[in-house]
Amino acid sequence: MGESSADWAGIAWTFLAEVRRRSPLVQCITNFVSMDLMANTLLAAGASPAMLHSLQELPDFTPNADALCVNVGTLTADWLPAMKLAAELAASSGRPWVLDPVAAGASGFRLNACRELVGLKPTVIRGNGSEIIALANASVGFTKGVDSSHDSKDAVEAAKSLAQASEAVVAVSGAVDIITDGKRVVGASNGVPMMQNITATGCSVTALISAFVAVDPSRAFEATASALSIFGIAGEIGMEMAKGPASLRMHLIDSLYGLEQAPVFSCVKVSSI
Ligand SMILES: Nc1ncnc2c1ncn2[C@@H]1O[C@H](COP(=O)(O)OP(=O)(O)OP(=O)(O)O)[C@@H](O)[C@H]1O
Ligand SMILES: Cc1ncsc1CCO
Ligand SMILES: [Mg+2]
Repeated sequence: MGESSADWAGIAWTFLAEVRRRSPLVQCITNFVSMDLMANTLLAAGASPAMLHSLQELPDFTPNADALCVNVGTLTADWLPAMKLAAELAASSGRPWVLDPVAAGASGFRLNACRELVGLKPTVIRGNGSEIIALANASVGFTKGVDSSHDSKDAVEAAKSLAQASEAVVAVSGAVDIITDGKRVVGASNGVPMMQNITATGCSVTALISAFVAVDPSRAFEATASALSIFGIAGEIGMEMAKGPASLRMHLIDSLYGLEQAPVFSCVKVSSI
């Protein structure tokens, strides 16, 4: 018995409305490329971003954040201890945390770091097809870099096995975003292809997932599908005004900020797979 797209529209709207009402504090330890778009995505959705990553201040700060987003995009050995400590602090404080395993299969160092982070019990893992396949198979060389060379639908089994092994909700972005908790699998088909031509849209939707999970951690599966669908709808509405990737970036943020209930109810496309 799965929800219909109409049910999902109500769920997605409720999550967005709750984020706007409660403005959750989302700590982001993320790559240098994504910081600006990620923070602006969170602000446009009504959340409160904070890009703090100093090891020294995590014990004071992380337990008070409503959610944590960890992204390994520009990983160095110096940053990894802060990522791990923040994940531990979030988990021990009962806060949800979300992992973005950027380019997980690009090197052994990165893959091992991602596997260590998965061991710290993320609430949600969101990557593109190549990243989730590399992580699930623990294999280097499945990716050419930060962009995916796999269709998200090719990663359904990898996502399910990663969800079962990690006990996290796993999301694979792409033309159809796949969301699974290891048992249920849904696809969200909102968004436009040109979102791939803007760097850090994936990083930013992972941060949006963090904000959605923050307002109802007990429903991480629903929060994840909702955030992916809402971000995709903002892209669809933004695309009506865009001339290319640079103006889509601007219009996507504006559309997320101004998103009303009616387009959410008419545009959400989420269904069981
Ligand atoms: N072909 C497509 N059609 C519609 N939407 C898409 C398509 N490809 C990606 N998207 C959307 O674009 C966003 C980014 O997904 P993508 O898979 O490109 O992430 P990513 O590779 O991790 O990106 P980055 O590393 O640059 O942050 C998601 O919201 C996704 O749903
Ligand atoms: C381009 C790029 N390189 C490392 S992280 C990043 C942002 C998209 O993931
Ligand atoms: Mg990515």
